[in-house]
Amino acid sequence: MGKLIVIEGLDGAGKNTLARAVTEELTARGAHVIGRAFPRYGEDIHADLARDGLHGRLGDLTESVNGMALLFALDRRAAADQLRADLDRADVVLVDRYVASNAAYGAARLHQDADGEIVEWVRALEIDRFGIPVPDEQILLRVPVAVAADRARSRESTDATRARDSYESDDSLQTRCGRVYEQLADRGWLSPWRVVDGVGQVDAASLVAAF
Ligand SMILES: Cc1cn([C@H]2C[C@H](O)[C@@H](COP(=O)(O)O)O2)c(=O)[nH]c1=O
Repeated sequence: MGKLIVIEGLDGAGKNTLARAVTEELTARGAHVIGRAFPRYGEDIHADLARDGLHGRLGDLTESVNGMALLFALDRRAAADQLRADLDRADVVLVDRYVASNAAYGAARLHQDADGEIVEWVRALEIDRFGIPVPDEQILLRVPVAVAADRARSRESTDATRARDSYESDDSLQTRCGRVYEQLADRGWLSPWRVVDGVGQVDAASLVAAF
């Protein structure tokens, strides 16, 4: 049975780059790693609807925090069997964004903290009700909002398919979201967390050594 390891952080934190470095490091050590990412745009109808929502195209549903969170959760529910199969054959399943994204962004949208009702609503829905696998460990890639926003902006300018969505372009939402992530990590929400400084080059070797 492999370990389910999740990378979380703000838009533009560098989760993708970290996932690649961790995968390379683990693979070099002989581990079988499977990489996954949520939302599964282009693969799951709920993920595609969530993207429409993020770009303001779902009207009232875009405005509904629970409605948007439900779409992201349904994407994960549809992936749960695949994730269990991945865990059966890999040493590590490394996931870029997972249940904590829903908790952190939902709470940020509602101006709640990690003790707010949406965080528990997400846990009860995704873990208890949908039976989505619980992570073994979560990594919070911490960067200041200004750094994350700069990175998201430059990604947008070099890649037209990466137009920033309504969450990414809202700096005050990102600030609140960063705070909720810190609280989730402090509380060990769903699993133990590790907080990694994402401003410079992350030392993937020492990160991996502790898995
Ligand atoms: C996976 C996931 C993402 N999100 C948010 C975070 C991002 O701002 C946005 C899209 O994610 P992405 O930019 O990583 O593709 O959706 C949630 O609110 N809940 C979730 O469950």
